[in-house]
Amino acid sequence: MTDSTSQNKLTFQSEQTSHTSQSEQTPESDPTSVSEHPTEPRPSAPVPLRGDRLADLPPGVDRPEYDRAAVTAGIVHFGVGGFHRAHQAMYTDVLLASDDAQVAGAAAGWGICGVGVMPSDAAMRDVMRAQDGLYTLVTKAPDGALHARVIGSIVDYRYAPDDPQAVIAKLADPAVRIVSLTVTEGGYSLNQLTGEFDPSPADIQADLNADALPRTTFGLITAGLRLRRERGVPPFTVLSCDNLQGNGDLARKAFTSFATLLDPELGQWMRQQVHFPNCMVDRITPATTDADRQLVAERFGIDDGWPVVCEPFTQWVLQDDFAVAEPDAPSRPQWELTGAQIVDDVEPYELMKLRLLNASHQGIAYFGHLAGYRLVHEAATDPDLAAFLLSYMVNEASPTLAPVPGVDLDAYRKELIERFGNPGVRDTVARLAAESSDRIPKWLVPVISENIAAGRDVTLSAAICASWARYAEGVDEQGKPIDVVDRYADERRAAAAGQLRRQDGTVADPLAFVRNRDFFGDLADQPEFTEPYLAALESLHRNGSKATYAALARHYAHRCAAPQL
Ligand SMILES: NC(=O)c1ccc[n+]([C@@H]2O[C@H](COP(=O)([O-])OP(=O)(O)OC[C@H]3O[C@@H](n4cnc5c(N)ncnc54)[C@H](O)[C@@H]3O)[C@@H](O)[C@H]2O)c1
Ligand SMILES: O=P(O)(O)OC[C@@H](O)[C@@H](O)[C@H](O)[C@H](O)CO
Repeated sequence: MTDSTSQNKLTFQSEQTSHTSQSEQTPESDPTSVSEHPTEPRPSAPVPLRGDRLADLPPGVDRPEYDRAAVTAGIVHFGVGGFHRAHQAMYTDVLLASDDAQVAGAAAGWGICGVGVMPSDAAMRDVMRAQDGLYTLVTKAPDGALHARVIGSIVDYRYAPDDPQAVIAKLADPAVRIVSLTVTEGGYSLNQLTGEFDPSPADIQADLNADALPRTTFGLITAGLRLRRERGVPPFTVLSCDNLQGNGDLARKAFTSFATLLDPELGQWMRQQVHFPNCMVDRITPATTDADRQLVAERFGIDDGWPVVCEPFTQWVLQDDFAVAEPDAPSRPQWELTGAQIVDDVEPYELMKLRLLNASHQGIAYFGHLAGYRLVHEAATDPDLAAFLLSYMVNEASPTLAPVPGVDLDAYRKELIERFGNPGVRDTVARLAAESSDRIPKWLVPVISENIAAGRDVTLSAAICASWARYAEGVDEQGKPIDVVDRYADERRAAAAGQLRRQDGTVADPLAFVRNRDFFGDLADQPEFTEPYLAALESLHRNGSKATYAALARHYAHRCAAPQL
């Protein structure tokens, strides 16, 4: 029943498989039902997750009851990983599943075509193909309640290295009106200090060679826009959903800079014509593990090669700045009907989230690992670390925030501590500690600089930087190696070596780690930063992680004149 060449059919399905329409669903499958606290493993073999087996899934699992074959791709998404599938694809799925026929009908033009460009994305291609783009999204509440929903909004997936021309053709399709991204903070190739686009990576250089077939997001998206321009098709909106302050503005910078290097006129056209809205995204989504696959099989009776697990909390705040292709045509899905907030100014929400949640995650990552924690909830429920994080949020992050419309910051901070402590999510400290060089400079260094400029204390933020410096030494408190995952790991480790005490008792340069201005700006020249930084680093070396954050937490609890480290 499917035909991969037809626009309104699912492109995953083989000729033999068929799609189950709403009328073919089992009558018991109540889309609102949830499976909470399931205790017994299911006796029968789990059902393979495919379009033609949706009706066979056990009751208690939400599943697409809409006609997926009628859903066309209006969105192309680069970087289909855990987060996109827990967040944006879920919001679109909720629209598609709406009881309101008008809402669901409008959403049918906003299905998602995923694109992978990295070698590791071949695995996602294989799973997407085998499962007709379907996957199970499991939310885990702090009290142990589980909820499973099979998501159907991803209706196509292209692994770019297989056929870059097909991806470009897709991008040039007038039906595609949004190209969204979750390609990580490093995926924009922007210099940490200057914010300028860095075209030096080899794959970007290759894409700047006009004769080569594009392989990066920059090359592919620019080629798609060029083709639209040549054909007189209005450009799509580029929607970054990465954890970057002003992610739309940064995407504009990166993509128009790339295009300008390729063709200045095209770059100019993009600057004038392409919309790059900012948005704040939030849902803690750890990497999928084999235990998650097993849980989905045993508790929900689904054989899913790549489910996603995450917390129940979700938030999406979008700037309403989407390209209008034609006067009466919708410029975006009606995500506001699913709980997303559409606002004029996203910045207060972004700053709140990045400086409270993501910067606190950095506070958990290095202190937590050095203290021996491997799971985030274990670290975050250590009372001293929780007190440290709350103190950082109250005393250092929050004073840098503008009022956030409709948000009680006190409640937001407390909720964060609870979210970090959710034992079901089983997020890993290793995930939070990866790619530190892309995170600390973007989430924490601005907090420090703004506080110093305003004459405020930065003791706890400086201590988080020190915990990164100690972690980057690559050896833990028991003398075991730390697997530092960071594209700048070698440079960071070499810098951290300068802070180590040598056999003769001297230290080459205690500030060696923070001298790199690409990461820390001029903080190494600012005593307001270096004094607490050096005190925390010294304490980490002498007393260890636990004693250091406990002393800092005590200091803030009692408001002493100086921390006793
Ligand atoms: N996981 C979360 O809790 C969470 C929450 C909010 C926002 N985010 C944002 O989403 C991003 C991705 O998170 P995830 O959990 O989905 O990670 P993931 O590892 O599951 O997926 C990342 C995807 O991005 C691709 N990618 C990485 N570098 C790329 C590059 N240079 N060019 C093109 N594609 C690239 C990968 O191949 C993969 O498909 C984060 O970096 C963050 O900005 C994540
Ligand atoms: O995904 P990253 O690399 O931006 O950062 C790691 C975590 O801090 C992040 O994924 C959070 O879990 C997320 O931002 C919560 O919404």
